[in-house]
Amino acid sequence: MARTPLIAGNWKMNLNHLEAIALVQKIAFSLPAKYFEKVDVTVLPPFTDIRSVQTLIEGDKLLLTYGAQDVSQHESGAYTGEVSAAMLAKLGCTYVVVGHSERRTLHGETDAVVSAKTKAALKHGLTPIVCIGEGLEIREAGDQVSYCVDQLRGSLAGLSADDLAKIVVAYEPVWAIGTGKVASADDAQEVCAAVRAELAELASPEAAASVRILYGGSVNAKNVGEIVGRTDVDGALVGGASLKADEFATLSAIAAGGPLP
Ligand SMILES: O=C(CO)COP(=O)(O)O
Repeated sequence: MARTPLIAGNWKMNLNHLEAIALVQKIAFSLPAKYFEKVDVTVLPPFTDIRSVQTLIEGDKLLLTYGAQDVSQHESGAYTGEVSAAMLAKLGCTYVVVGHSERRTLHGETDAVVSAKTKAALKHGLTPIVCIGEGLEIREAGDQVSYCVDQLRGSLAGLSADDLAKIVVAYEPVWAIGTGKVASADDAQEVCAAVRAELAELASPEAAASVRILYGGSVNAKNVGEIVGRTDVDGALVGGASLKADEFATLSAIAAGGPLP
């Protein structure tokens, strides 16, 4: 089954709402409509920017989508500081990142929390981008595949086969995030293929064939082509390079198969 590549820009805690508008305008200007037939491009700004990004994208009928970097596992109520899936859905979000390694390590999110967030997102029609990835010690011990498959199983515990068909998975080796150390295309393919095989077990071969599996970690316009060229790598979750309009537009165009804008 042909899978449309997905390029997702995780802005992390960068850019206020005015800067967000400027960046989305520049990306949209650099990527004419024809590219969007071959690649889905989404931006994942901080919560405070989402309303402004929505107004711009809907108002000008831009072909980008947008989403959030996190979501509460809870429906509503006394959860100070949290943002619910219903709120994000109401703002027209398409995607939400769950279980990013920065949330797992800095905020103590367990696989159980990630699976609860994944379910909350799906319940409200959002597409969760479920992140997994090993740290350096596990990579050096050569245990990345079994570690990532275990983390995937834990992060998707309790999801139905139908729900599993609706998710996106992002493989982000922690040692490659923000370090400039990009995994090789072979490294990315190895884990992404194992993820797809596991999804076939958990859901069905058809569901596994339709789910998009992204690579993330120091992706830029120079390395994206080789990485997304691999059979089981269907796009990229991009951090630093998603804050630069020209570079993000260029790497999206490369994922679309070109030509360069
Ligand atoms: O964490 C990432 C995306 O979610 C990757 O970040 P960098 O692209 O900055 O390495």
